[in-house]
Amino acid sequence: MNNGQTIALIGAGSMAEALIAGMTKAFCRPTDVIVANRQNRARLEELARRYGVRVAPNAREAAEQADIIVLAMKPKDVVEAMHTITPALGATPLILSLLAGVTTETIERLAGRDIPVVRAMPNTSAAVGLSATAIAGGRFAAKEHLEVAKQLFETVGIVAVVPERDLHAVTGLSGSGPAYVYYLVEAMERAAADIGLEPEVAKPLILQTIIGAAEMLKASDKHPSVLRREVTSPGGTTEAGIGVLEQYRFQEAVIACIRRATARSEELGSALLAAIAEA
Ligand SMILES: NC(=O)C1=CN([C@@H]2O[C@H](COP(=O)(O)OP(=O)(O)OC[C@H]3O[C@@H](n4cnc5c(N)ncnc54)[C@H](O)[C@@H]3O)[C@@H](O)[C@H]2O)C=CC1
Ligand SMILES: O=C(O)[C@@H]1CCC=N1
Repeated sequence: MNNGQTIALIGAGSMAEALIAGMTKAFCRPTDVIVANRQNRARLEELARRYGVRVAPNAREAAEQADIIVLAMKPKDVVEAMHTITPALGATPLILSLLAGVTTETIERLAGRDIPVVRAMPNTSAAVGLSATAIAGGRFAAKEHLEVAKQLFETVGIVAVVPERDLHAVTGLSGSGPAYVYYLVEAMERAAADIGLEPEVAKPLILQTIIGAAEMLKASDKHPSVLRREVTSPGGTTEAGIGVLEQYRFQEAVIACIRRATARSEELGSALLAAIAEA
């Protein structure tokens, strides 16, 4: 448990909420958390009601009370946010950035001083304690800063410490990853309707299939292709179904998807640097 340090979340969107839901259960007390956003007061009140966190009228007031500042706005909004909070930063805050593609060096530059920054890429499964998070420290982040970040994210799932250059790939793989699984489930639900199953019958069957397969992957030391073959009887239904996925080049599509998401992370970082250089 965190020792009473104040954590300010700048940004109150879906990732901020997932983090609040997880960390107020195990990392800190709800009242140690203070949240600000740009203008949606109703959203802040909703988070206060739901989790018991405190809310601030603006980012600056949240930041000036904080030991740990979590940047949880979209990458395009970070320049304005840093401009607002930088004058209010205390002597030794730790900045924890969740921003896809944005390097610790960019955040240090926006802060205009040698400040400890840890860049993290969690995913929204943090809300149920099952995030897959990777973290990397910036130039001024000491071991203890990485340790605090690790402890925080361990309360919402598993944590890998990686070299910062790997965070684009992590973003394309596990940061965006839950969306790929949801997309698959959407397709399974559409297929179920198509083949004549009622949603109330199909939904729990789909969900249990996903959970069961995930648990099998976790519990077994077999390669996924071996587990797949165990389902696939020669001349049976699975073989027929997978044959269609192969025709549609399913695996190539997934690989291209993750490569594109990774490249997009790099683009987000470069676009921000270009915008800063122009300003
Ligand atoms: N949604 C996800 O699955 C994940 C998102 N991320 C990263 O987390 C960040 C937030 O993503 P989402 O929660 O999806 O975005 P979102 O659009 O749901 O929320 C963004 C929040 O930032 C606030 N904001 C914007 N400008 C601000 C400013 N100047 N001062 C204070 N607050 C400001 C908005 O009011 C809003 O509350 C992004 O940088 C994203 O790359 C990282 C991992 C996963
Ligand atoms: O889509 C995005 O840019 C963010 C980063 C990873 C998940 N959501």
